[in-house]
Amino acid sequence: MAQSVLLTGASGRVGEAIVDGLADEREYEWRLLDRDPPTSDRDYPGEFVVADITDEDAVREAMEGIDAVVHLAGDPRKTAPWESVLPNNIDGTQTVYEAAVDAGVEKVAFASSNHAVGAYETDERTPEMYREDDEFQLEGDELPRPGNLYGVSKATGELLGRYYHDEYGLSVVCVRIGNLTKDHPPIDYERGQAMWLSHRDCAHLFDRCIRAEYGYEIVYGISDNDRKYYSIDRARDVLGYEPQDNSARHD
Ligand SMILES: NC(=O)C1=CN([C@@H]2O[C@H](COP(=O)(O)OP(=O)(O)OC[C@H]3O[C@@H](n4cnc5c(N)ncnc54)[C@H](O)[C@@H]3O)[C@@H](O)[C@H]2O)C=CC1
Ligand SMILES: O=C1O[C@H](COP(=O)(O)O)[C@@H](O)[C@H](O)[C@H]1O
Repeated sequence: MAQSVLLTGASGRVGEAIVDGLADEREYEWRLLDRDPPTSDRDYPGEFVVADITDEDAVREAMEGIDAVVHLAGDPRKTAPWESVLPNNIDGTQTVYEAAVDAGVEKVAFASSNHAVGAYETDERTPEMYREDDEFQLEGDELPRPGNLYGVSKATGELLGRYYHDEYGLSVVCVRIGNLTKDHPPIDYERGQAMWLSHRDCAHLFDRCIRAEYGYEIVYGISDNDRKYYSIDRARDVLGYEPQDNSARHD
């Protein structure tokens, strides 16, 4: 039977990668949500709900009949001020989890970020940790260590997921996405190359988040880059993630 999937933040870059990559997946019935209306230059599978995730009634309505949620909506700027991350990334995410539980949703995949752990990139470790011969690696079970308020908001989204899993049994996977760049890895940016996530690996990873069985997980969302300081072992083991791209071997 088809799974009903609510994708928040569908108009954005990560949403585009997922929608374009999985649009032909016949096992999914999509409900796309964004506060920005759909644009004519893109094809969207399923229905499109124009709503703000800070609007509790609208989120509850969008959640009806949904099996799984991919929650991307939020302010993605690493310079985002508290005035924005508080409503959009923290309050909005809490509203999504709460509505998901009340609607009987099985699982939520939450778009967390490398910036939830950005402060591990200390002056002593960088730039060496961005290079292939360095051994420093984050696994996903380390404490959050944000380097900005945006990162704080993402770490808070992870913690909210922990709560909604422990208290209500909601399956939650928090994907600490690296650097999603379309068509090619970031250019002249060692850090970005080490945490590149290609569009096709992004779509595949969130496909696995919808299909796999898990309780509460934090995984890193990057391609299989030769240079990497985030482990993808947990994503492989728990989700069955099998990335195909590698920033060091991109033509
Ligand atoms: N692009 C990347 O490399 C990374 C993205 N992320 C996370 O992935 C998610 C998506 O990021 P992008 O697609 O890059 O950003 P984006 O800005 O391209 O897309 C975000 C979408 O969310 C919508 N949105 C924002 N606040 C909303 C609200 N209150 N209600 C409804 N819709 C709202 C926006 O209209 C936009 O279409 C974000 O949560 C971001 O923090 C995390 C790490 C890396
Ligand atoms: O969380 C995010 O991370 C990516 C990559 O970070 P950056 O420090 O290499 O720019 C960023 O592009 C994206 O906007 C942000 O949401």
